[in-house]
Amino acid sequence: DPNEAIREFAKEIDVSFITIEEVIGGGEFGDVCKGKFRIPAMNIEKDVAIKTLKPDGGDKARSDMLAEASIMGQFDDPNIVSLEGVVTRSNPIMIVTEYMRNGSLDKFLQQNDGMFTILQLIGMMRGVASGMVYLSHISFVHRDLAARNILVNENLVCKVSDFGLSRELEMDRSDYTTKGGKIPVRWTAPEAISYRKFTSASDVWSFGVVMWEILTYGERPYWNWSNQDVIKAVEEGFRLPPTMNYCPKILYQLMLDCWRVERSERPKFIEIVNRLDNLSRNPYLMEDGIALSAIDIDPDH
Ligand SMILES: NC(=O)c1cccc(Nc2nccc(Nc3c(Cl)ccc4c3OCO4)n2)c1
Repeated sequence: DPNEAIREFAKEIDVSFITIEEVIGGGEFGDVCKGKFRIPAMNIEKDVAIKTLKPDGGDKARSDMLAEASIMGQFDDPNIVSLEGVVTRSNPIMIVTEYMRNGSLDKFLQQNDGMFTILQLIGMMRGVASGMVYLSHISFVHRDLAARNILVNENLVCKVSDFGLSRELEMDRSDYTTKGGKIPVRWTAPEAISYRKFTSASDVWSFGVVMWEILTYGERPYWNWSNQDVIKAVEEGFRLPPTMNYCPKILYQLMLDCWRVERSERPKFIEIVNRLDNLSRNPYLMEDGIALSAIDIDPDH
């Protein structure tokens, strides 16, 4: 029962402690705003993000929002967007979280094309992977890991977000098929598309696509191909190509490992974190790169 879960996992905030300053995003069911959360006991005020549900949002939208908050309230990791609490005893109901100043990773990269060093990009990947180590460790499968669902704070720290059951319609609907529910085809492992086998290994596949999104500064995976063409191409062994004009071979191999057909052969998130840390400590390992044309690595060997 979402009402019971919300009481167990989310602190009720008195709306008088919340000040909404500006709308920063919006979906069909409500807005995301920037605001302040005043904590009288500590005489402090902190920047927060506030998701509101339109008063006429309906019961399902309300229970979905409460479910999202109770899911977030169960997590405690530096790379998962943290919940401050909820406002449920007045309208509109609200989810209040830490404020991620740079917004969603896909838009942030698109707005800062070419601006970061490879080590900064690896740091972003590492943050996402670290959040996913935590989620996979508690056996929570995200099912929609994508740059649009990663948020970035003022220190370039990337955190996993969007635990909404109902996908926010502000996203591009074409990212999700209608066949058998809303599956983000370009980010989803073949076994999850074919027979809905969603596991942490299918989240690893999605993470490989997030790596590609980061290295391309937010390019659309598989460009303007149709969802059906993506499914067919991947089934036939096609994989997203090396990025930039000179992609470190060792990074591209990590992406290919995330996209292995046999999910048991994909790296676990802890291995991904270790491999990214190794690259950050030994940048010379990235001197051997692939020119965009020479795609000579078989994804399964
Ligand atoms: N266009 C934008 O949404 C935006 C722009 C700039 C900064 C942020 N920042 C930002 N920071 C934290 C959270 C969110 N969005 C969000 C999510 Cl994803 C789920 C639940 C929830 C949220 O806020 C309160 O409750 N956003 C969001």
